[in-house]
Amino acid sequence: MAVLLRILRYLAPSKGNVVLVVVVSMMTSIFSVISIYSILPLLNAVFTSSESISMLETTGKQATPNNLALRPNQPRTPPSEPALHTSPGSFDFKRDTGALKEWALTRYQSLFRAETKELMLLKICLFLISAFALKNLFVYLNQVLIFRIQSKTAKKLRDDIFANIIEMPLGYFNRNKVGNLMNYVYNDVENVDRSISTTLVNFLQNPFSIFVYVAVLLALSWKLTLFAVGSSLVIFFFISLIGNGIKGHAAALQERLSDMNSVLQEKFNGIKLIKATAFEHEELGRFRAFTDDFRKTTIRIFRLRDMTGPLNETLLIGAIAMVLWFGGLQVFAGVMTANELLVFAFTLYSVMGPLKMIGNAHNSLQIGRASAERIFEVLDTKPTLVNGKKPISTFQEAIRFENVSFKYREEADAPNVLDNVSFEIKKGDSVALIGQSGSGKSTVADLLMRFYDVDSGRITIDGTDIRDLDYKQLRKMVGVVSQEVILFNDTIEHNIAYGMHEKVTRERIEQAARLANAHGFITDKPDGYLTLIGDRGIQLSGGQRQRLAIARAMVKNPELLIFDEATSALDNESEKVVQEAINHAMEHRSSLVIAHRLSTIKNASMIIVMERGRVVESGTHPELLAMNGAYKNLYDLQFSIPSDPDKSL
Ligand SMILES: Nc1ncnc2c1ncn2[C@@H]1O[C@H](COP(=O)(O)OP(=O)(O)OP(=O)(O)O)[C@@H](O)[C@H]1O
Repeated sequence: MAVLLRILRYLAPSKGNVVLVVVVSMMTSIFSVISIYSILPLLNAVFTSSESISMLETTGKQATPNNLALRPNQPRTPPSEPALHTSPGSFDFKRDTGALKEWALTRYQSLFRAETKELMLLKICLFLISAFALKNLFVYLNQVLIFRIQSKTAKKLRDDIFANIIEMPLGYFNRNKVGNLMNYVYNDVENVDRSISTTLVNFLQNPFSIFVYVAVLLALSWKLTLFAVGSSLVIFFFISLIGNGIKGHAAALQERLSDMNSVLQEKFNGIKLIKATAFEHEELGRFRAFTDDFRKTTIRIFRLRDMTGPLNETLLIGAIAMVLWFGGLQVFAGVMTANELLVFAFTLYSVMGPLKMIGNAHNSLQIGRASAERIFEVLDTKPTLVNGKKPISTFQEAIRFENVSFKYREEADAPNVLDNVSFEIKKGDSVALIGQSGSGKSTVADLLMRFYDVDSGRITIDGTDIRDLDYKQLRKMVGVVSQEVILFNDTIEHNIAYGMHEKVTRERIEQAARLANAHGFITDKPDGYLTLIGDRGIQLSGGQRQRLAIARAMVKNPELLIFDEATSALDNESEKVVQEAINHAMEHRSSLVIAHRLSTIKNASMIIVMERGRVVESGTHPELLAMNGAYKNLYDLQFSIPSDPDKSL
């Protein structure tokens, strides 16, 4: 229920349109009933023999829609008002409702009075066309209005989901599959969207139609109507049982769809590896196993869903047969006429359509509800990272890691990825982090960017804990170039300017590209800075991509530059060009360089050596060599020249 109320809140901005839908739905229902049902007695009247006409006139028998007859040359006298209260205070239900009915029907038939039967038939046919045309006009208006409401709600839901997800810290993306996140924005919203439209059509429009039909049924026989209502309640009970089953399967189906998104995305992104290893066949096999599983889930859900329609119809026809039996007995007993029973059965059949649609809407609502629950789970997830209030755009003294410990996993017995790490980057200094793979170097950079919060200790900038700073401003102050370059399918110019919040001039972009040794290769391209570089920059070489990443970092004119193994994926030739670019970029700037190759960091003001999350040594290149410890070991390992090491760097 709470989920439905929250969805209703999403409809609030469209409340004007919802009111219009209610009005238009009423009109649609009225014209549906008029266009189908009322024509019957009218046509009946035209083709009725004169005996039945005179019977109606002479016996004064209570008029019913199908024993009503029009006499073509009846005098045009206005119908008299219904004589409801013949004597004040004495209301006779049977007599007075009968009079009301007779009055209403007389007024209705007076619309079609004509000199001849032929003229009357023509009038009826014209009425039929107008009634259907009006009904369909309202149906169209309804669809237009509902689409407006539904698309507005879908847009708001999608915007809210994306806004919530994009603000989540990196840890959230580590835990959630990309396919799953995409599914929230796409399929789940689509399901909610669809159930909004079916709900509006079925729970606004159909109840009016049912109301009008039931009014006709009640006018014919309240006993038979009660009988029919009782049967309908039994049917709804069965439908709701099926609906609940569908809801459970619908949630499972969405999970499987998310998995499919993830699998597809992963495989297409890794297509080069699949091709290189000739693994197409194996991947196809895995995908087939997956689609088999997916198919089984869909079969389960559709088996239940498709059962609803035939089951409804069988139950409803059963109800009509019971009504015919019960009504037949009444006809035999002389309580009602055979004509009345036939009209009753026809009306009951007419009410079946809207009833069936409401049954189907219930199922679609359950699917929408399962998706809405998933969506609200995302919307209710609050970022664990609390933003600080203090502004920051520059620093004067130093960035310090003070006894920082951190681990990714939350389990108490999980080992620390960083253990009591302390060091500082003084303004203008270039600090290098080295150590074996997995020793925690990139984690240091991620904590400095406040992608994650430290578990203990603190990171300060000029003495202020970074948790007290506005992390968006902190990130603007830092330029990062990592081994994995993220480029978009856009122009070179836009890729370099990505991340700049204000408009960037071409001069500034070119200046950054020159600093990054990228201007030359960019201008060699036929479209220069306007060259489109393809998905993830596929049309560029590794070294060119890396230099664009450096240019992107430089265009920010950052206070601090972080290079996280920026050259490790490059061959010697490209590495030389990129290293030159890095050296350029680092001039007169504070920097943190994470490197595997010691040759690239020998001039650093401070080199920090890490091992299993701990700082084991720190100092300048000569100091560390003199220590003859971990750094010296790494150095010997890389250059294999134990004697006179300085010459080899
Ligand atoms: N997002 C993550 N979730 C869980 N564990 C992680 C995550 N990122 C890194 N780790 C783990 O933390 C440890 C340190 O990783 P980190 O990337 O900081 O090391 P590194 O020194 O930069 O390694 P490399 O030189 O290979 O890049 C490793 O054991 C790694 O498996």
